[in-house]
Parts: sequence; C-alpha cells; structure tokens
Amino acid sequence: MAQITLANLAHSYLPNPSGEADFALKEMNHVWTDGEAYALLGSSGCGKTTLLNIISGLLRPSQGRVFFGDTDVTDMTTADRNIAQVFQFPVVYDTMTVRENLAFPLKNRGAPKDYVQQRVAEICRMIDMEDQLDRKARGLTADAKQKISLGRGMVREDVNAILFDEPLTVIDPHMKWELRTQLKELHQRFGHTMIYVTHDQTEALTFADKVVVMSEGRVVQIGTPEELFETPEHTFVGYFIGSPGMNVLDATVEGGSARVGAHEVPLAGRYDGLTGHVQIGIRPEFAHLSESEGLPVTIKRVEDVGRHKIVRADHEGTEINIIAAEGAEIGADQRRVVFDPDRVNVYADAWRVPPTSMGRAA
Ligand SMILES: Nc1ncnc2c1ncn2[C@@H]1O[C@H](COP(=O)(O)OP(=O)(O)OP(=O)(O)O)[C@@H](O)[C@H]1O
Repeated sequence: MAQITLANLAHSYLPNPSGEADFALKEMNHVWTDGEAYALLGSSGCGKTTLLNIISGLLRPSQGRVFFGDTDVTDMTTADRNIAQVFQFPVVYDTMTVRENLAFPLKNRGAPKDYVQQRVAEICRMIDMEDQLDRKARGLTADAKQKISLGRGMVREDVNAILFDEPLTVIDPHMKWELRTQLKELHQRFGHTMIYVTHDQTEALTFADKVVVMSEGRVVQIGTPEELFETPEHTFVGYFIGSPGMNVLDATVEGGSARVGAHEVPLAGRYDGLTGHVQIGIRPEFAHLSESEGLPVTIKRVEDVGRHKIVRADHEGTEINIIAAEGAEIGADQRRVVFDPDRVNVYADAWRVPPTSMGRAA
C-alpha cells in the first residue's frame, strides 16, 4: 500500500498545447493518504479516466510526476507499479473456473498454496459465489463475470493501490448496493489505498472516505461526504452533490448580511472586501417556507418523494428548491423563504469565501 503524490501534474492530449484550455487535466498538486478510499467523481469528460490512467501508468502525463510512497513511478509501466485494476467490463479467463480466476493473481506471484486457498475462500464469500467456485467462467452472466473481476482486483494484499474504473456499470441495481457495501467493508478490514472512478454521487458517497470532485479537468474539492455537503468549496460541488443540489443566488455581500435584489439575507459570519461575481449558496435542506419573513417566492410545484417533499419555487426568475418534512402542509399563504444563516455559504467567482470573522456584530 502506498501514499500517492501528484506533483505539478497536468495532461494535454495535444502535442503542442498553447493554453490552459488545451489541457484535459489542469495542473494539480495532491497527496493522497496511504490506506484511504478515494472516489473520483464528476460528469462525463471532466478528466476522471485521464487521471486514473496516469496513476495506473496507461498514460504518461505531459507534465509533472507521480509518486507511490517515495518512489517516482512516472516512467514505470503499469506492471511495475504493483497495482490491481478493475475495469468497467469484466476481464476474466473463460476457460478457467471461478476458483482458478480468483487464484490467478496470487499463483502468478508464487504465493503458497495454503494462503491461496484461504484468500480465495475469503474473496469468494465476499462476492457471494461460493456455490459456483468450480464452474467455468464461460457461460456465466456479465454480472457474475464482473463479480469475479472485482474479486480478482481484491485478492492480493500486497498491492500499492487498487484502481476501479466505473466497476459496477454492468451489475444489476440490487447487487450494486450489496457489492458497494462489501467493498467498503473489505477496505475497512484490509486498508488498501483505493481509487474509484464514478459519475454516480451515491456510489461515491457510500464508498469513499474522501471524494475528489472534478469539473472541467480540475479537482474542485477533496473532502468527506459531510464536508462536500456542508461547505462546498465551489458552486459546482454544491450543484453536483445533493438531490436537489444547492440553491445559488446572485447577491451583494457586505459585513454580516447579503442582499439579493432588494431583500436582506442575514449571514452568520462577516465578509469584507469581496470582489468578482458574488453569490450565496444554500442547500434545500436549510431553506424553510414562511408566511412573513425572507425572500418572496412563487411556488411552482411540490414533489412528494417519500421521506420528504421537494418544493420547487421561483424568486424573480431564479429557481429555489426547499426540502420540507413529509407531513408539512404547504399553505397558499407561505409566500416567502428563509435560510438558516449559519448554513449560507458565500462565493466569489464560484469559489467559496470563508468569513473573515463569525458573528454579525463583530
Ligand atoms: N485519447 C484521447 N485523445 C484526445 N482527447 C481525449 C482522449 N481521451 C480523452 N480525451 C478528452 O479529454 C477530456 C477528459 O476525458 P476523460 O475520458 O478523462 O473524462 P471522464 O471524466 O473520464 O469522462 P467519462 O466519464 O465520459 O469517461 C475530454 O474532453 C475528452 O474528450
């Protein structure tokens, strides 16, 4: 297992890039902790696979270095990096049995027979294929073959890292949930450094200790699921994480309050000297309907989604979503929305600005 360092890393697929726009991966500097599970999350084309391929050695970066621990692996082949990989589609040997497939990475490295047996049994329990151990892989469903691929990825304990590239795409929805939970358990037991690419926020948030949110070739935040929810560092993180995502409103901010059009929105902290495009962000969970206070809104629609209601409202052309309790009555006289002051984040040019001090009177 290894700590992974990305030093001044950037990548352009063009031979002579002339500016930042030519880079599929913009310059980044990160140290990813040994033994943690990271999810690379972002929409299609944001650079997740490019970054994963640089870490695995399938792609050489046009700039910067990659270290596993203290070893510079930038010029090493994938095989020399001592990693395990699980791809979107199954990679199994059809003529081998399930057992032989799972044992293959261990036998290949000359592991003792007893150890191979014990480890294969353990992995087989995890992927729930104990009753199919002696079946040939040929003829198994795509689902079952992908479970073998996952098992093979997990079978070696001595790898530097395990890399997963959207590994649950072909797995049926019920099994997806189960495998995700098992992967997390295995991570907790064995402590491998894991990197998991996905565009599915539920997958990322349930699997990872740290989620690496990417947008347009940039890492916009690395944080625990709680951090991404409570303090999105970029408005993209606010929109992308959450269902529905964070409300974002243009504002002017001075001292302890924001103005949205002609209306005042109280803030918990003070902000001084903001420049650029200033906005406030508030999650729908921390917005409440009111009869008398807050921003005037028109309610467009109320969606009952089981555990709660989503109120879709409009404030002067900007959509504001509000999460209300399951049993809440949404009355015709509730024409205003109030935000919890200590849950309002302030942004300048899309990046979060921390308050200069807390408390409005400071
Ligand atoms: N081999 C390539 N040659 C040229 N451009 C590429 C190549 N591979 C990817 N790109 C471009 O680099 C950018 C990042 O792509 P990448 O595949 O890394 O994104 P992604 O987040 O993994 O997307 P997806 O989820 O769709 O796989 C995109 O604009 C893509 O078109």
